[in-house]
Amino acid sequence: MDVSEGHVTLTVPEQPEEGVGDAVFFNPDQELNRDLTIATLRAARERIDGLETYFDATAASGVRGVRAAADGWTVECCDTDPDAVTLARENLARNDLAGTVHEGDATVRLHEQRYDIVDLDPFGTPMPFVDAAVRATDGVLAVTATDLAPLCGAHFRSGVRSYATVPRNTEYHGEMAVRVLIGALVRAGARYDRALDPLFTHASDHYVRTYLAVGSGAQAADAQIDRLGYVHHCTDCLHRDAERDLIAHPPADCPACGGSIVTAGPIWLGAIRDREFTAATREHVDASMGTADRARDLLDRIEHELDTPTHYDQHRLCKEWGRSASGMDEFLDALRAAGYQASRTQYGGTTFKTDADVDSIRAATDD
Ligand SMILES: C[S@@+](CC[C@H](N)C(=O)[O-])C[C@H]1O[C@@H](n2cnc3c(N)ncnc32)[C@H](O)[C@@H]1O
Repeated sequence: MDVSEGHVTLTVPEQPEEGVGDAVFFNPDQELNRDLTIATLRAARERIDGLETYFDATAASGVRGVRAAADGWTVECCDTDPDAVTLARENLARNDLAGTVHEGDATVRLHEQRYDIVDLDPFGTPMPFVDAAVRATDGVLAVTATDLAPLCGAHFRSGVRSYATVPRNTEYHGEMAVRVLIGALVRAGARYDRALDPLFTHASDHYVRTYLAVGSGAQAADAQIDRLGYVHHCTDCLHRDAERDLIAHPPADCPACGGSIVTAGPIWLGAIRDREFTAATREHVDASMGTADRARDLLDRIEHELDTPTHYDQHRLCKEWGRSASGMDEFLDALRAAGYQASRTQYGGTTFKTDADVDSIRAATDD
């Protein structure tokens, strides 16, 4: 069947209704991810001089590479599946676009060739590709992870294995996934004296997508490592503390209620996006994009999100306190009136970030 995205039209196979079949993969639900990729690449080209080459490491139908080529990038695609390679070549040709499509393992290619942008969009965890990828670019590394259950600690052992950290299954699971993934990428970069710094990150539907500027030097890598640390989370009253350190020092009991503490980490505690870059990316969303409205709303929300490493859900807190919930604007205004910072988040309509602790939130919003 034919699919049009941005300025290109591609042939993609009908997908199996359930599970993974033999057809070359194409997920129409990831159009938002792909639209944001194009907008982010445009913002990156503005931010970093001399970016030209784009490597679509796990290309499938080639949709990312084809869209990037249509946007002026010098594109190489790669896939281990010969049918995907044939289809990606056909899709480039169909749109009169130049581009090379390699058949084989992307990690081999990444050990041989450098690119300004490396895009990893595999099935599940991207970690098997990451060591090769961070060494192959000093531009931008773009990464999708679809294994949310391991990342957020719901599949604990799998998360520990893939990301060499301790993820915890909390009510801020989307943000846990974001911070586990960025933390693992930053540590992978640091092994090669590379400093990975998030330009833009979103958790949408059932995946996390992050774009990281890749800098070089041991000191710069150390500075990123210093933004890792731990979250100590009370399973009783939902109090949490973030601790920026190489070693965790969890309290024996919750300092707020004396309840039980679980610790997640090391995870990324820094900002998950660069505000100016995110605003610039929004300006590069255009009318050719099928998800333009959703993309702009998301970018706006993420630009203004506070940088606290966890968030709350108003409904969850109100349930805990035996109180009925109020409108989000009213709730956030009450926090601000009490002198705290407060913002909505990308993780859900009733979620918010604040520098107030749980007791202070309760006091500030109790009417
Ligand atoms: C999730 S699909 C890619 C989707 C595509 N990026 C898109 O936006 O529609 C993952 C692809 O990675 C390919 N793949 C798996 N292992 C690979 C490897 N080691 N090197 C290159 N491609 C690989 C698979 O054959 C599959 O086509």
